[in-house]
Amino acid sequence: MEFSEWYSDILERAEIFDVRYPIKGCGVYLPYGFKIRKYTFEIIRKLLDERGHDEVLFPLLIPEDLLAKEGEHIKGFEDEVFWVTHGGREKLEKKLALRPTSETAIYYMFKLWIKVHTDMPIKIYQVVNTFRYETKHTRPLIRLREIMTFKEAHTAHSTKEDAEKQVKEAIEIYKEFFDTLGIPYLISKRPSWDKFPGAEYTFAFDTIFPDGRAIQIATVHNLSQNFSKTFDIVFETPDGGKDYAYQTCYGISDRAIASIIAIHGDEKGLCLPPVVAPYQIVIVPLIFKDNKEPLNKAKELKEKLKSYRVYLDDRDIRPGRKFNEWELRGVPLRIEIGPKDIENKKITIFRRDTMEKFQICEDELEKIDEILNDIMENMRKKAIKKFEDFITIMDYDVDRIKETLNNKRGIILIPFDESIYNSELEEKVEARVLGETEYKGKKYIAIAKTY
Ligand SMILES: Nc1ncnc2c1ncn2[C@@H]1O[C@H](COS(=O)(=O)NC(=O)[C@@H](N)CS)[C@@H](O)[C@H]1O
Repeated sequence: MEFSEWYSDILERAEIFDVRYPIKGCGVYLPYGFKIRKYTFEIIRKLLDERGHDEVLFPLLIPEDLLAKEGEHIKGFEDEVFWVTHGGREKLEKKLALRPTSETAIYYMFKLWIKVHTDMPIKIYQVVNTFRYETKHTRPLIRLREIMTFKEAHTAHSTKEDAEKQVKEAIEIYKEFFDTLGIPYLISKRPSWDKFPGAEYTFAFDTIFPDGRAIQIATVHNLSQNFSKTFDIVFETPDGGKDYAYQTCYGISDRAIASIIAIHGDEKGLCLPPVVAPYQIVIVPLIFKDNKEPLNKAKELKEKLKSYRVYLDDRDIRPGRKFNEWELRGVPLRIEIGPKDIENKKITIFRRDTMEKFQICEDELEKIDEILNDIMENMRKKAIKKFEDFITIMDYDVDRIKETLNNKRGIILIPFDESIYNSELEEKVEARVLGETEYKGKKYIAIAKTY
Protein backbone atom coordinates (compact mmCIF):
# COMPACT_ATOMS: atom_id res chain seq x y z
CA MET A 1 0.00 0.00 0.00
CA GLU A 2 1.27 3.49 -0.89
CA PHE A 3 2.29 5.57 2.16
CA SER A 4 -0.29 8.37 2.10
CA GLU A 5 -3.10 5.81 1.77
CA TRP A 6 -1.56 3.75 4.62
CA TYR A 7 -1.33 6.90 6.74
CA SER A 8 -4.96 8.00 6.24
CA ASP A 9 -6.14 4.44 6.76
CA ILE A 10 -4.23 4.01 10.04
CA LEU A 11 -5.54 7.32 11.48
CA GLU A 12 -9.04 5.96 10.99
CA ARG A 13 -8.61 2.27 11.89
CA ALA A 14 -6.48 2.94 15.00
CA GLU A 15 -9.01 5.65 15.94
CA ILE A 16 -6.43 8.45 16.28
CA PHE A 17 -7.86 11.42 14.37
CA ASP A 18 -11.19 11.93 12.59
CA VAL A 19 -10.79 14.02 9.45
CA ARG A 20 -14.51 14.28 8.75
CA TYR A 21 -14.89 17.65 10.49
CA PRO A 22 -16.63 20.01 8.01
CA ILE A 23 -13.74 22.50 7.70
CA LYS A 24 -10.78 21.77 5.40
CA GLY A 25 -7.53 21.27 7.34
CA CYS A 26 -9.35 20.65 10.65
CA GLY A 27 -9.98 17.33 12.44
CA VAL A 28 -10.81 15.74 15.78
CA TYR A 29 -8.41 13.99 18.15
CA LEU A 30 -10.18 10.77 19.21
CA PRO A 31 -9.53 9.32 22.68
CA TYR A 32 -6.69 6.98 21.61
CA GLY A 33 -5.00 9.69 19.54
CA PHE A 34 -5.51 12.21 22.31
CA LYS A 35 -3.63 9.97 24.76
CA ILE A 36 -0.68 9.63 22.34
CA ARG A 37 -0.70 13.45 21.99
CA LYS A 38 -0.86 13.87 25.80
CA TYR A 39 2.11 11.57 26.50
CA THR A 40 4.13 13.02 23.60
CA PHE A 41 3.72 16.61 24.79
CA GLU A 42 4.37 15.61 28.40
CA ILE A 43 7.90 14.76 27.25
CA ILE A 44 8.56 18.17 25.67
CA ARG A 45 6.98 19.99 28.65
CA LYS A 46 9.32 18.12 31.01
CA LEU A 47 12.39 18.92 28.87
CA LEU A 48 11.43 22.62 28.74
CA ASP A 49 10.51 22.86 32.44
CA GLU A 50 13.81 21.19 33.45
CA ARG A 51 15.67 23.89 31.54
CA GLY A 52 14.08 26.88 33.20
CA HIS A 53 11.07 27.47 30.93
CA ASP A 54 7.63 28.44 32.30
CA GLU A 55 4.39 27.46 30.63
CA VAL A 56 1.99 30.37 29.99
CA LEU A 57 -1.18 31.07 28.02
CA PHE A 58 -1.81 34.01 25.68
CA PRO A 59 -5.00 35.14 23.93
CA LEU A 60 -5.86 33.58 20.60
CA LEU A 61 -6.80 36.89 18.94
CA ILE A 62 -4.23 39.42 17.72
CA PRO A 63 -5.28 42.95 16.66
CA GLU A 64 -4.48 43.65 13.01
CA ASP A 65 -2.09 46.57 13.70
CA LEU A 66 -0.10 44.40 16.15
CA LEU A 67 0.27 41.52 13.72
CA ALA A 68 1.37 43.95 11.01
CA LYS A 69 3.99 45.70 13.15
CA GLU A 70 7.04 43.67 12.05
CA GLY A 71 7.26 44.12 8.26
CA GLU A 72 8.98 40.88 7.30
CA HIS A 73 6.78 38.91 9.71
CA ILE A 74 3.49 40.18 8.31
CA LYS A 75 4.78 39.73 4.72
CA GLY A 76 5.47 36.11 5.55
CA PHE A 77 2.06 35.50 7.09
CA GLU A 78 -0.41 37.88 5.44
CA ASP A 79 -1.60 35.21 2.99
CA GLU A 80 -2.05 32.69 5.79
CA VAL A 81 -4.00 34.61 8.43
CA PHE A 82 -7.63 33.89 9.37
CA TRP A 83 -9.48 37.06 10.42
CA VAL A 84 -12.33 37.73 12.84
CA THR A 85 -14.33 40.71 11.54
CA HIS A 86 -17.57 40.72 13.59
CA GLY A 87 -18.66 40.53 17.21
CA GLY A 88 -22.17 39.17 16.97
CA ARG A 89 -23.89 41.26 14.27
CA GLU A 90 -21.60 44.21 14.87
CA LYS A 91 -18.69 44.82 12.51
CA LEU A 92 -15.50 45.21 14.57
CA GLU A 93 -13.74 48.51 13.96
CA LYS A 94 -10.40 46.63 14.06
CA LYS A 95 -10.26 43.14 12.58
CA LEU A 96 -8.63 40.50 14.75
CA ALA A 97 -6.28 37.73 13.56
CA LEU A 98 -6.46 34.15 14.77
CA ARG A 99 -2.83 33.70 15.80
CA PRO A 100 -0.76 31.97 13.07
CA THR A 101 2.05 32.05 15.69
CA SER A 102 2.28 34.31 18.72
CA GLU A 103 5.37 36.55 18.35
CA THR A 104 3.31 39.73 18.00
CA ALA A 105 0.93 38.86 20.86
CA ILE A 106 3.75 37.95 23.23
CA TYR A 107 6.23 40.69 22.37
CA TYR A 108 3.62 43.38 22.95
CA MET A 109 3.57 42.10 26.56
CA PHE A 110 7.37 41.71 26.72
CA LYS A 111 7.54 45.47 26.19
CA LEU A 112 5.50 45.91 29.41
CA TRP A 113 7.49 43.28 31.36
CA ILE A 114 11.08 44.15 30.40
CA LYS A 115 12.61 47.37 31.79
CA VAL A 116 16.06 46.36 33.12
CA HIS A 117 18.52 43.58 32.22
CA THR A 118 17.61 41.70 35.44
CA ASP A 119 14.09 41.24 34.04
CA MET A 120 15.69 38.67 31.70
CA PRO A 121 16.13 35.96 30.66
CA ILE A 122 12.46 35.31 30.04
CA LYS A 123 11.88 31.75 28.82
CA ILE A 124 8.20 30.96 28.30
CA TYR A 125 6.22 28.53 26.15
CA GLN A 126 2.62 27.66 25.42
CA VAL A 127 0.94 24.64 23.86
CA VAL A 128 -1.99 26.04 21.89
CA ASN A 129 -3.89 25.87 18.64
CA THR A 130 -2.75 28.21 15.88
CA PHE A 131 -4.34 28.90 12.51
CA ARG A 132 -2.78 29.08 9.06
CA TYR A 133 -4.74 29.35 5.84
CA GLU A 134 -2.56 26.74 4.13
CA THR A 135 -3.16 26.77 0.39
CA LYS A 136 -1.02 23.70 -0.27
CA HIS A 137 -2.62 20.26 0.10
CA THR A 138 -3.72 19.92 3.75
CA ARG A 139 -3.03 16.57 5.51
CA PRO A 140 -4.08 15.39 8.97
CA LEU A 141 -1.44 16.19 11.64
CA ILE A 142 1.03 17.10 8.85
CA ARG A 143 -0.38 20.24 7.25
CA LEU A 144 -3.38 21.53 9.20
CA ARG A 145 -5.26 24.80 8.94
CA GLU A 146 -5.94 24.57 12.65
CA ILE A 147 -2.61 23.41 14.10
CA MET A 148 -4.07 21.76 17.20
CA THR A 149 -0.85 21.22 19.16
CA PHE A 150 1.52 24.09 18.53
CA LYS A 151 4.22 24.23 21.22
CA GLU A 152 5.85 27.63 20.81
CA ALA A 153 8.66 28.84 23.08
CA HIS A 154 9.70 32.49 23.21
CA THR A 155 12.74 33.87 25.02
CA ALA A 156 14.26 37.31 25.68
CA HIS A 157 17.88 37.96 26.72
CA SER A 158 20.07 40.92 27.63
CA THR A 159 22.98 39.95 25.38
CA LYS A 160 23.52 38.60 21.87
CA GLU A 161 25.63 35.78 23.35
CA ASP A 162 22.80 34.69 25.66
CA ALA A 163 20.39 34.50 22.72
CA GLU A 164 22.95 32.45 20.76
CA LYS A 165 23.30 30.14 23.79
CA GLN A 166 19.51 29.81 23.96
CA VAL A 167 19.37 28.69 20.33
CA LYS A 168 21.86 25.96 21.19
CA GLU A 169 19.84 24.91 24.26
CA ALA A 170 16.67 24.74 22.15
CA ILE A 171 18.44 22.50 19.64
CA GLU A 172 19.59 20.23 22.49
CA ILE A 173 16.04 20.07 23.85
CA TYR A 174 14.65 19.02 20.45
CA LYS A 175 17.44 16.48 19.95
CA GLU A 176 16.54 14.88 23.28
CA PHE A 177 12.82 15.02 22.45
CA PHE A 178 13.14 13.27 19.08
CA ASP A 179 15.77 10.81 20.40
CA THR A 180 13.32 9.83 23.16
CA LEU A 181 10.69 9.14 20.48
CA GLY A 182 13.17 7.28 18.25
CA ILE A 183 12.58 9.78 15.43
CA PRO A 184 15.73 10.34 13.32
CA TYR A 185 16.46 13.84 12.02
CA LEU A 186 18.92 16.01 10.11
CA ILE A 187 19.56 19.49 11.52
CA SER A 188 20.07 22.19 8.88
CA LYS A 189 20.58 25.91 8.96
CA ARG A 190 17.82 27.07 6.59
CA PRO A 191 19.03 29.16 3.64
CA SER A 192 18.56 32.93 4.04
CA TRP A 193 15.78 32.86 1.42
CA ASP A 194 13.79 30.37 3.51
CA LYS A 195 14.12 31.47 7.12
CA PHE A 196 11.21 32.27 9.46
CA PRO A 197 9.68 35.72 8.67
CA GLY A 198 11.42 38.19 11.01
CA ALA A 199 14.23 35.87 12.06
CA GLU A 200 17.98 36.47 11.71
CA TYR A 201 18.46 32.77 11.02
CA THR A 202 16.56 29.50 11.39
CA PHE A 203 17.72 25.99 12.33
CA ALA A 204 15.34 23.21 11.38
CA PHE A 205 14.94 19.50 12.12
CA ASP A 206 13.87 17.43 9.12
CA THR A 207 12.96 13.76 9.15
CA ILE A 208 12.07 11.49 6.22
CA PHE A 209 8.73 9.74 5.85
CA PRO A 210 8.40 6.25 4.31
CA ASP A 211 7.56 7.78 0.91
CA GLY A 212 11.01 9.35 0.93
CA ARG A 213 9.84 12.93 1.32
CA ALA A 214 11.46 15.11 3.97
CA ILE A 215 9.29 16.94 6.49
CA GLN A 216 10.18 19.82 8.80
CA ILE A 217 9.37 18.67 12.33
CA ALA A 218 10.89 21.49 14.41
CA THR A 219 12.38 24.93 13.99
CA VAL A 220 14.56 27.18 16.15
CA HIS A 221 14.82 30.86 15.26
CA ASN A 222 17.28 33.50 16.38
CA LEU A 223 15.22 36.69 16.14
CA SER A 224 18.12 38.88 17.28
CA GLN A 225 16.70 42.41 17.84
CA ASN A 226 14.31 42.46 14.87
CA PHE A 227 11.17 42.24 16.98
CA SER A 228 12.50 44.11 20.02
CA LYS A 229 13.27 47.14 17.82
CA THR A 230 9.79 46.93 16.28
CA PHE A 231 8.07 46.48 19.64
CA ASP A 232 10.44 48.88 21.41
CA ILE A 233 11.49 46.27 24.00
CA VAL A 234 14.23 48.43 25.51
CA PHE A 235 16.04 47.63 28.76
CA GLU A 236 18.56 49.34 31.02
CA THR A 237 21.95 47.60 30.69
CA PRO A 238 24.21 46.85 33.73
CA ASP A 239 26.28 49.98 33.00
CA GLY A 240 23.16 52.18 32.96
CA GLY A 241 22.89 52.33 29.16
CA LYS A 242 20.00 51.23 26.94
CA ASP A 243 19.70 48.29 24.55
CA TYR A 244 17.05 46.27 22.72
CA ALA A 245 16.33 42.71 23.94
CA TYR A 246 17.86 39.75 22.04
CA GLN A 247 15.21 37.11 21.31
CA THR A 248 14.66 33.54 20.13
CA CYS A 249 11.62 31.34 19.52
CA TYR A 250 11.25 27.64 18.71
CA GLY A 251 8.32 25.44 17.80
CA ILE A 252 6.99 21.96 17.18
CA SER A 253 3.50 20.82 16.29
CA ASP A 254 1.25 17.84 15.65
CA ARG A 255 3.91 16.75 13.14
CA ALA A 256 5.69 15.14 16.11
CA ILE A 257 2.72 12.77 16.40
CA ALA A 258 2.51 12.28 12.63
CA SER A 259 6.21 11.29 12.73
CA ILE A 260 5.69 8.67 15.46
CA ILE A 261 2.90 7.13 13.35
CA ALA A 262 4.70 7.34 10.01
CA ILE A 263 8.20 6.33 11.06
CA HIS A 264 7.49 3.47 13.44
CA GLY A 265 4.36 2.12 11.75
CA ASP A 266 4.34 -0.99 9.56
CA GLU A 267 1.91 -3.08 7.51
CA LYS A 268 0.23 -4.35 10.73
CA GLY A 269 -0.45 -0.77 11.86
CA LEU A 270 0.97 1.46 14.58
CA CYS A 271 4.08 0.52 16.53
CA LEU A 272 4.19 2.92 19.47
CA PRO A 273 7.24 3.82 21.58
CA PRO A 274 6.33 2.64 25.13
CA VAL A 275 6.86 6.17 26.45
CA VAL A 276 3.83 7.50 24.50
CA ALA A 277 1.70 4.33 24.21
CA PRO A 278 -1.77 4.76 25.75
CA TYR A 279 -1.39 1.11 26.81
CA GLN A 280 2.16 -0.19 27.21
CA ILE A 281 0.94 -3.71 27.97
CA VAL A 282 -2.27 -5.49 27.01
CA ILE A 283 -3.14 -8.72 28.85
CA VAL A 284 -5.24 -11.26 26.96
CA PRO A 285 -6.53 -14.16 29.07
CA LEU A 286 -7.17 -17.23 26.89
CA ILE A 287 -10.54 -18.22 28.29
CA PHE A 288 -11.80 -21.75 27.53
CA LYS A 289 -15.40 -22.55 28.22
CA ASP A 290 -15.99 -22.00 31.94
CA ASN A 291 -12.34 -22.14 33.04
CA LYS A 292 -12.05 -18.87 34.96
CA GLU A 293 -8.43 -19.43 35.97
CA PRO A 294 -6.78 -17.49 33.12
CA LEU A 295 -9.00 -14.48 33.86
CA ASN A 296 -8.14 -14.54 37.57
CA LYS A 297 -4.45 -14.92 36.75
CA ALA A 298 -4.74 -12.00 34.32
CA LYS A 299 -6.27 -9.81 37.02
CA GLU A 300 -3.43 -10.77 39.37
CA LEU A 301 -0.89 -9.85 36.68
CA LYS A 302 -2.56 -6.50 36.00
CA GLU A 303 -2.27 -5.71 39.70
CA LYS A 304 1.41 -6.71 39.77
CA LEU A 305 2.11 -4.59 36.68
CA LYS A 306 0.20 -1.53 37.85
CA SER A 307 3.26 0.70 37.50
CA TYR A 308 2.68 0.40 33.71
CA ARG A 309 -0.28 1.49 31.60
CA VAL A 310 -1.96 -1.94 31.35
CA TYR A 311 -5.21 -2.92 29.61
CA LEU A 312 -6.83 -6.24 30.53
CA ASP A 313 -8.85 -7.32 27.51
CA ASP A 314 -11.51 -9.62 28.92
CA ARG A 315 -14.01 -8.96 26.12
CA ASP A 316 -15.96 -11.95 24.93
CA ILE A 317 -14.35 -12.08 21.45
CA ARG A 318 -11.88 -14.45 19.83
CA PRO A 319 -8.22 -13.96 20.95
CA GLY A 320 -7.13 -13.67 17.30
CA ARG A 321 -9.35 -10.61 16.84
CA LYS A 322 -7.91 -9.08 20.00
CA PHE A 323 -4.34 -9.75 18.80
CA ASN A 324 -5.01 -8.01 15.47
CA GLU A 325 -6.65 -5.02 17.15
CA TRP A 326 -3.81 -4.44 19.64
CA GLU A 327 -1.19 -4.92 16.93
CA LEU A 328 -3.04 -2.36 14.82
CA ARG A 329 -3.05 0.03 17.79
CA GLY A 330 0.67 -0.47 18.26
CA VAL A 331 0.65 -1.70 21.88
CA PRO A 332 4.37 -2.46 22.51
CA LEU A 333 3.90 -5.62 24.57
CA ARG A 334 1.14 -8.22 24.81
CA ILE A 335 0.84 -10.87 27.53
CA GLU A 336 -1.18 -14.03 26.82
CA ILE A 337 -2.30 -16.20 29.70
CA GLY A 338 -3.78 -19.67 29.04
CA PRO A 339 -4.34 -22.78 31.18
CA LYS A 340 -1.08 -24.36 29.95
CA ASP A 341 0.90 -21.24 30.87
CA ILE A 342 -0.59 -21.34 34.36
CA GLU A 343 0.27 -25.01 34.69
CA ASN A 344 3.90 -24.34 33.68
CA LYS A 345 4.04 -21.13 35.77
CA LYS A 346 4.89 -19.19 32.62
CA ILE A 347 3.51 -16.18 30.78
CA THR A 348 3.61 -15.75 27.02
CA ILE A 349 5.01 -12.43 25.79
CA PHE A 350 4.48 -10.93 22.32
CA ARG A 351 6.69 -8.00 21.20
CA ARG A 352 4.96 -5.73 18.68
CA ASP A 353 8.25 -4.40 17.21
CA THR A 354 9.66 -7.81 16.19
CA MET A 355 6.31 -9.68 16.22
CA GLU A 356 8.07 -12.46 18.13
CA LYS A 357 6.46 -14.55 20.88
CA PHE A 358 8.36 -16.09 23.80
CA GLN A 359 7.81 -17.18 27.40
CA ILE A 360 9.14 -15.96 30.73
CA CYS A 361 8.49 -17.40 34.19
CA GLU A 362 5.54 -15.83 35.95
CA ASP A 363 7.86 -14.72 38.80
CA GLU A 364 10.25 -12.93 36.44
CA LEU A 365 8.11 -9.85 35.92
CA GLU A 366 11.10 -7.59 36.47
CA LYS A 367 12.11 -8.67 32.93
CA ILE A 368 9.20 -6.60 31.54
CA ASP A 369 11.14 -3.37 32.10
CA GLU A 370 14.16 -4.57 30.18
CA ILE A 371 11.96 -5.94 27.36
CA LEU A 372 10.23 -2.54 26.98
CA ASN A 373 13.63 -0.79 26.94
CA ASP A 374 14.86 -3.27 24.36
CA ILE A 375 11.77 -2.62 22.25
CA MET A 376 12.49 1.13 22.27
CA GLU A 377 16.18 0.59 21.46
CA ASN A 378 15.27 -1.73 18.59
CA MET A 379 12.66 0.69 17.20
CA ARG A 380 15.18 3.54 17.34
CA LYS A 381 17.83 1.47 15.53
CA LYS A 382 15.38 0.38 12.83
CA ALA A 383 14.26 3.99 12.27
CA ILE A 384 17.85 5.26 12.03
CA LYS A 385 18.72 2.52 9.54
CA LYS A 386 15.74 3.44 7.32
CA PHE A 387 16.64 7.14 7.63
CA GLU A 388 20.31 6.60 6.72
CA ASP A 389 19.31 4.45 3.75
CA PHE A 390 17.40 7.49 2.50
CA ILE A 391 20.51 9.71 2.62
CA THR A 392 22.52 9.94 -0.63
CA ILE A 393 25.88 11.72 -0.66
CA MET A 394 26.96 12.78 -4.15
CA ASP A 395 28.89 15.44 -6.01
CA TYR A 396 26.96 18.34 -7.50
CA ASP A 397 25.36 17.01 -10.69
CA VAL A 398 21.90 18.44 -11.42
CA ASP A 399 20.76 15.51 -13.55
CA ARG A 400 21.88 12.90 -11.05
CA ILE A 401 20.24 14.85 -8.21
CA LYS A 402 16.94 15.06 -10.09
CA GLU A 403 17.10 11.41 -11.09
CA THR A 404 17.81 10.32 -7.49
CA LEU A 405 15.04 12.53 -6.08
CA ASN A 406 12.54 11.17 -8.59
CA ASN A 407 13.39 7.54 -7.93
CA LYS A 408 14.93 6.92 -4.54
CA ARG A 409 13.83 10.27 -3.03
CA GLY A 410 15.19 10.96 0.47
CA ILE A 411 17.76 13.68 1.28
CA ILE A 412 20.64 14.40 -1.08
CA LEU A 413 23.84 15.76 0.45
CA ILE A 414 26.32 17.58 -1.82
CA PRO A 415 29.61 18.93 -0.49
CA PHE A 416 29.06 22.53 0.65
CA ASP A 417 30.02 24.99 -2.07
CA GLU A 418 29.27 28.69 -1.62
CA SER A 419 29.15 29.24 -5.39
CA ILE A 420 26.05 27.06 -5.92
CA TYR A 421 24.33 27.84 -2.59
CA ASN A 422 21.63 30.28 -3.79
CA SER A 423 17.89 30.37 -4.48
CA GLU A 424 18.40 29.39 -8.16
CA LEU A 425 19.58 25.98 -6.90
CA GLU A 426 15.98 25.07 -6.00
CA GLU A 427 14.74 25.73 -9.53
CA LYS A 428 17.67 23.79 -11.04
CA VAL A 429 17.11 20.66 -8.94
CA GLU A 430 13.29 21.08 -8.76
CA ALA A 431 13.37 20.47 -5.00
CA ARG A 432 13.78 22.26 -1.66
CA VAL A 433 17.18 23.26 -0.36
CA LEU A 434 16.90 22.29 3.33
CA GLY A 435 20.07 24.29 4.03
CA GLU A 436 23.63 23.75 5.21
CA THR A 437 24.17 20.75 7.42
CA GLU A 438 26.82 18.61 9.11
CA TYR A 439 26.62 14.88 8.45
CA LYS A 440 29.19 12.46 9.88
CA GLY A 441 31.61 15.31 10.42
CA LYS A 442 31.44 16.90 6.96
CA LYS A 443 29.61 20.04 5.73
CA TYR A 444 26.96 19.64 2.99
CA ILE A 445 24.08 21.34 1.25
CA ALA A 446 20.95 19.22 1.91
CA ILE A 447 18.33 18.90 -0.84
CA ALA A 448 15.00 17.02 -0.77
CA LYS A 449 11.45 16.87 -2.00
CA THR A 450 9.41 17.92 1.04
CA TYR A 451 5.92 17.96 2.50
N1 LIG B 1 0.21 23.90 8.78
C1 LIG B 1 0.94 23.22 9.67
N2 LIG B 1 0.47 22.06 10.21
C2 LIG B 1 1.21 21.36 11.11
N3 LIG B 1 2.44 21.75 11.55
C3 LIG B 1 2.94 22.90 11.03
C4 LIG B 1 2.23 23.68 10.09
N4 LIG B 1 3.00 24.78 9.78
C5 LIG B 1 4.13 24.67 10.51
N5 LIG B 1 4.10 23.55 11.26
C6 LIG B 1 5.12 23.08 12.19
O1 LIG B 1 5.29 24.11 13.19
C7 LIG B 1 6.68 24.35 13.37
C8 LIG B 1 6.88 25.80 13.84
O2 LIG B 1 6.34 26.67 12.84
S1 LIG B 1 7.32 27.76 12.26
O3 LIG B 1 6.50 28.62 11.44
O4 LIG B 1 8.41 27.12 11.62
N6 LIG B 1 7.92 28.57 13.50
C9 LIG B 1 7.18 29.40 14.25
O5 LIG B 1 6.01 29.57 14.06
C10 LIG B 1 7.95 30.16 15.33
N7 LIG B 1 7.04 31.05 16.02
C11 LIG B 1 8.55 29.21 16.32
S2 LIG B 1 7.33 28.66 17.38
C12 LIG B 1 7.30 24.03 12.03
O6 LIG B 1 8.66 23.65 12.18
C13 LIG B 1 6.48 22.85 11.53
O7 LIG B 1 7.03 21.65 12.04
